[in-house]
Amino acid sequence: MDIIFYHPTFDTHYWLKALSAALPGARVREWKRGDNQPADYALVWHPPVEMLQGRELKAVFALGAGVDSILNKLKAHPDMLADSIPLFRLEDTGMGEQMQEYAVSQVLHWFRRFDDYQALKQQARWEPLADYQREDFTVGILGAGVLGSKVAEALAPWGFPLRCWSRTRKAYPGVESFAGTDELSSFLQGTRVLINLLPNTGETVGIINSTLLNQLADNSYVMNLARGVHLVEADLLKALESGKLKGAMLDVYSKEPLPAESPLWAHPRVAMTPHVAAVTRPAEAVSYIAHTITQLEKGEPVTGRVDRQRGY
Ligand SMILES: NC(=O)C1=CN([C@@H]2O[C@H](COP(=O)(O)OP(=O)(O)OC[C@H]3O[C@@H](n4cnc5c(N)ncnc54)[C@H](OP(=O)(O)O)[C@@H]3O)[C@@H](O)[C@H]2O)C=CC1
Ligand SMILES: O=CC(=O)O
Repeated sequence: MDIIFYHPTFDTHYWLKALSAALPGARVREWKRGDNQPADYALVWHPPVEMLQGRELKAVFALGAGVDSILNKLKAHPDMLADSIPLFRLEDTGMGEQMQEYAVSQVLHWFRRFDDYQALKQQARWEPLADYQREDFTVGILGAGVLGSKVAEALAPWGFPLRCWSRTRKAYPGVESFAGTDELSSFLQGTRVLINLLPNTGETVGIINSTLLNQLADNSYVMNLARGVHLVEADLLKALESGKLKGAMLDVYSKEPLPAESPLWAHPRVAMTPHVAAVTRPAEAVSYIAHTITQLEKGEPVTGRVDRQRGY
């Protein structure tokens, strides 16, 4: 079996070694421009079109959870990957735990008013503030898939009212499920902390805009952990200025790296990280991909296949 690997920034040497160890007998090589030799599987992130074009592959694995960059490239180059070739993505592989850490720590940060105390510290003001109550701190998670469900699971023991919004109805313990466009408004009403973990699809681009933000509870908070294109940054700034929103924690941006001139950098109520909410953990990812390839070779059922029509 031949496997080709391409990632613009990962430690390729590590991956080739780990994949070879996990799949004894497989020939694993780094794909470089001009390599037209046959391959059975391709492992990729932001692949050049010519890496995949015209190949008869058994499957392609995205080296992350989101497949928007591959699907967007496919829109521009429909012949890059035949419809019959399955595309897989990483399901969790350690990203769930990272999202849990990120979301729980930030919800608690807002709940305990550390943002307010930080602002008071800047003014050298000693001023105990009223506690927030859990019942006024409903957390709503947009997207209730692999990562959204993990975040809900980690927040549950903290006692905040929890709700999620997805395409199809969920039955997660202690989480009120809202499904489909018809139930989006009910989901938003009363939501105090909005956490976004949707995939980037035609239906979700720009979803966090003024119309959505205005339906949240007053003094609410937004955490965008999914993709920058979900959030209309100008609308976020407007909602912060109007007082509708109290704060935002952003990991992803409409343009990455975020340009120096973006007003987000200097905004006192916007906290930021540079797209690191959950990174691909190589050991877990290798083990997941090797397991899936082994199952595919045996003709056994696998998970993680992307529905290209649905876009995630
Ligand atoms: N910032 C970072 O570091 C990282 C960001 N990400 C982002 O997180 C995203 C989510 O990952 P993951 O949880 O694994 O993805 P999943 O595919 O497992 O979950 C997606 C969820 O979104 C829901 N959804 C999709 N489209 C709609 C829609 N139109 N209306 C309502 N709900 C919808 C799905 O509903 P249903 O369940 O009904 O299908 C599902 O619950 C990734 O696509 C990626 O962009 C991922 C990793 C790291
Ligand atoms: O943003 C990262 C991903 O894995 O998707």
